Amino acid sequence: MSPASPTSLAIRAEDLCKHYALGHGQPPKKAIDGVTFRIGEGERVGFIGRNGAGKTTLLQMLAGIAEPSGGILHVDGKVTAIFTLGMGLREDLTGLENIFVEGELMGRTREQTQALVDEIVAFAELGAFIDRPVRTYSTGMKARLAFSTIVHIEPEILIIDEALSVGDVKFGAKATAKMRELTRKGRILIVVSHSMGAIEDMCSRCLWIDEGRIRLDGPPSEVTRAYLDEVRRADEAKLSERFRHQLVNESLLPGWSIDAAEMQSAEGLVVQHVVTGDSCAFSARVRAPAGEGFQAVLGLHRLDGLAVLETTCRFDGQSAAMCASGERRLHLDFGRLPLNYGLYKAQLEIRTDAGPAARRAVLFEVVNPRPPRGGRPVLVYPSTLTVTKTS
Ligand SMILES: Nc1ncnc2c1ncn2[C@@H]1O[C@H](COP(=O)(O)OP(=O)(O)OP(=O)(O)O)[C@@H](O)[C@H]1O
Repeated sequence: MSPASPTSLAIRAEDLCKHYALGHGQPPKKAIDGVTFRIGEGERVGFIGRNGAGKTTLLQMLAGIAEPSGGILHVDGKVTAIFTLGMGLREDLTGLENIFVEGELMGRTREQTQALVDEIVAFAELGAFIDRPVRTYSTGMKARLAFSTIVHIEPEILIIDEALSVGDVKFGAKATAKMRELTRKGRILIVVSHSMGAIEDMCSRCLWIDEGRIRLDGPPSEVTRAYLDEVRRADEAKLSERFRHQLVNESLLPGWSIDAAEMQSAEGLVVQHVVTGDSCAFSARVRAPAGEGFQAVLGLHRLDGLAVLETTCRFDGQSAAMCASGERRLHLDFGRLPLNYGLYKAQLEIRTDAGPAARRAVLFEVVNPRPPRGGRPVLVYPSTLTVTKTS
């Protein structure tokens, strides 16, 4: 089959806007707020961004479902958009009948579709179900039929919104390979996904949409990394706000304080996250009246309150470790910490014969060395833990 002139496929948007009137004298919602880009033949473009960033609105304009409020949009080529895989299927028709209906909708003759039927059915892995009404199919089967039909009929510009959950992992890989094949033939593919892994696997370019604007446009690996960094930073800010009360730094007796506290890697670098099972240490600078001894009690808690360990060291006021200024460095080596993933608090309390003299806590995160690909970071940690190393 040779679809019409795939050589001139292109999408060009200039200062494109979509505003929604909210009524009641409220300013309109700028779902898309002046975006400019060009997508050419053979490009596989992923759109990423937070919920409500404007991805679906942009796709709807490209698909001709939503009317732009301003700017220029030129789409050269026939767009096939899949917003919910399987939605367009006619429930009372069989799978086979649906293939022919879709073929007709995509401008193919019955003969052209007929030539593809065996391939479509085999790809969709539907077996004998192909002759049964679609209403008897599971959601996954409907999605596989819709996807298989559309990609085999070879749309010129294919737009898919979060539709990669077409089946299991094996089918996902097959679907990705098929879409690559399409773009090798010059077709354009546009995908919206919250799965960074899917975007990296499928796309040759990635646009990060943020509050209706293009924040970044470039190679998927770079754009998804920048996006995930930002998601992480925003989560950190939220978390540090939430756990602010945990970050104790108290001086309880005159002349006593903990001037710095940090978690360190085996190499002595300040760290805010520790890979589970790796060596780490707690390091702190304690200011005490010269010549006075104390007890340092270090407690480790998971942030849900679970006590993990408590260890006590005694510092003799007369020992050589005591310097004239009364300042000393404590270094408590945890060795290889067998902690599970999560957020933890290490709190140091300095005790004297007169009672607790100072307290200080740091938060740190134990992370998974091999996080699952895609999506948001599995774990996050508060940004207020930035501490500078002192000599
Ligand atoms: N019909 C509408 N009327 C008013 N506001 C709308 C309408 N459709 C979308 N919006 C708003 O426009 C903004 C962009 O929505 P859109 O659905 O395009 O975001 P998205 O990036 O696709 O989000 P998600 O990842 O959650 O699907 C949101 O703030 C949304 O509330």
